[in-house]
Amino acid sequence: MSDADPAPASGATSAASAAVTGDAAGADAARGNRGGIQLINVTKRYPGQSVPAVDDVTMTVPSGEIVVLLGPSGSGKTTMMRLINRLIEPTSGKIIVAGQDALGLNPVELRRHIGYVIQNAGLFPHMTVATNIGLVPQMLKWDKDRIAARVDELLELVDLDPATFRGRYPRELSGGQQQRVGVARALAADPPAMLMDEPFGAVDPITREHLQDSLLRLQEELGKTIVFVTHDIDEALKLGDRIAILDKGSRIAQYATPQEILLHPADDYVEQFIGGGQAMRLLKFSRVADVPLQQVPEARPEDDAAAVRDRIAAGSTAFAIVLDERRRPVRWIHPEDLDGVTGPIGTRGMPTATPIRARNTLQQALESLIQIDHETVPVVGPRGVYRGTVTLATLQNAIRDMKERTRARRRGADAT
Ligand SMILES: Nc1ncnc2c1ncn2[C@@H]1O[C@H](COP(=O)(O)OP(=O)(O)OP(=O)(O)O)[C@@H](O)[C@H]1O
Repeated sequence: MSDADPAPASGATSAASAAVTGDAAGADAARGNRGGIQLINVTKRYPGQSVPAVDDVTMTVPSGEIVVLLGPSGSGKTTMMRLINRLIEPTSGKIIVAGQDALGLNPVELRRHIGYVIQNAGLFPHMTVATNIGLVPQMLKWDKDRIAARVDELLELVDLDPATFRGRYPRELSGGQQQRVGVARALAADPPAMLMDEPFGAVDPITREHLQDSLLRLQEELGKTIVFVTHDIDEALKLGDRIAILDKGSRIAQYATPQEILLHPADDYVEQFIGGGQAMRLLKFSRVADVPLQQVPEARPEDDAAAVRDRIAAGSTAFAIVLDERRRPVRWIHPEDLDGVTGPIGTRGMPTATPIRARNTLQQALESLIQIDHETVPVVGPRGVYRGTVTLATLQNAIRDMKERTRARRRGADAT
């Protein structure tokens, strides 16, 4: 396995494992060859420069994933993007986009394969939002009605009201709105791949969070192959299915999942780059849905007190959770709440804290646990339906498990 081959994610499919063993062509074929990107021994030496900006880089961006290039200024991130997009030519090496040699594609065809989003959106100031978004479809000679319909569809996709925004000029938009239009423009011809070069670098932190969330939501729907450049480790951890940490000349110091990078930095350079606070970052970037939940005995208000007491005695916790008719958590109930009670338990017990959602992060679960006066918080899925509970021990175990899993994976990888 070369440096640039991503480490396997847990539950990796055979296609993904083909990608990690460097058999990228096999992986792309297995995924229907929609839009993976491969760089093979790519070098770029700018005229008059003694050292290459990109030095013999080989890496595979698997189809349908977000790969983040994370590295200090001058490490060649933008050069890699411009190479993939053929804005510049490599000095040597090969670049494959969606199974085709990028160097053999003409620029119009390449734009159909790859959308490009840059910092400050790069919108043309003298064109309306609609004209900016319609540029590539126009290049592809779509008819007017089709372009207009596509523009409206894309504005809706990026959460901008078409009637309000299609006729505006870029100067009449906020920074965040400009970025959304930039993303819409890149998606215009529905390219399988998208390059995003520090797209959210110039907006305030709150807008940035919103744009990141929107990108993840979009990606859930669209499943593009995305190469995303950033300087920001937290942005990389949040967005990346895999992260490539680059050093000078685009040397790939580590190419792995966010968890793997946090738990097992490949070398001192990576460790220094990600800084401290790994455990907190793991909590911040892992979801409640990804950890085993603690199950507690369940009860319904109409259940008999004696039966509930028996269930608690047989369970591993000193209490049960009372659920309503739609299985939404309502109360905790302890045996002492049932002293002397016969018949249905009714409204006995104490209300649970506001449940956390399975899609919340472990950090949000921790915040909730710190604030409530019960050691357990219920977890719910869609429509508030109860799924299990989280305690501090759940979080500790989750981190320990992640460490063990990545250690075992490493041992497995080392053995092959
Ligand atoms: N057109 C150019 N001519 C000569 N050298 C260049 C050119 N563009 C970039 N370089 C050099 O190539 C190296 C990599 O630059 P590049 O812009 O790819 O880095 P980067 O990682 O994107 O940096 P940043 O994070 O600051 O945008 C740098 O040393 C830069 O000075």
